Amino acid sequence: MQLWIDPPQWLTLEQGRLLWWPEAFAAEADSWQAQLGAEISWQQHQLTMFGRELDEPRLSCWMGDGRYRYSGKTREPTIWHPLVRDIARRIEAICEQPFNGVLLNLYRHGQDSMGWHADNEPELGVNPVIASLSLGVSRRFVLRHVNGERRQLLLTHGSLLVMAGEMQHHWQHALPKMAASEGERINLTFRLLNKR
Ligand SMILES: O=C(O)CCC(=O)C(=O)O
Ligand SMILES: [Fe+2]
Repeated sequence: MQLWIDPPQWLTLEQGRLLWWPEAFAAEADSWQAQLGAEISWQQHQLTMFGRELDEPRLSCWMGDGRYRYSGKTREPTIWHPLVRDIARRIEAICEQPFNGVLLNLYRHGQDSMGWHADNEPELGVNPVIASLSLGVSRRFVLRHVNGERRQLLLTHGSLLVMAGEMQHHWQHALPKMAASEGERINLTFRLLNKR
């Protein structure tokens, strides 16, 4: 029996703010993972690298009120899944701000990954709040400041990580491959896009 639930904590970073809450959705995580794994229409998208089209090393689904442009591609939204909408409401209450879109990622195994990037698309506004829910196997999340400073977190089942403040201007983040990692991880990153 778990007697102590870790509270949310703000991690102080050079030019950025991170809210880290490992136990945020510990109670719901198993059922959310099972339902989203089965019911989301996971898609294989392509990325352009050196002029060639390659499969992204993960499956994904963009869901929300409008289309999303990133990495030079435009993604049309799928309609809100009722569970994802409920999760969005819960996370909005924690973050005290609305979200109108979510990128869902499915990392099928340790060879799936996401490369270095900042979530700095213009429609996210100047200092976006991006809330990231992790379900499934734990994966390493790495951060690097433009000055070379590095941080890392192990994103565990049911955890919530919120990036805020000036983070996206000064830091990049990535989800590296983990050779020893087996099993699936689902990640939901909630975003607020400006309407055009
Ligand atoms: O899977 C993760 O934790 C990172 C996802 C991410 O950075 C993104 O969707 O922009
Ligand atoms: Fe990101």
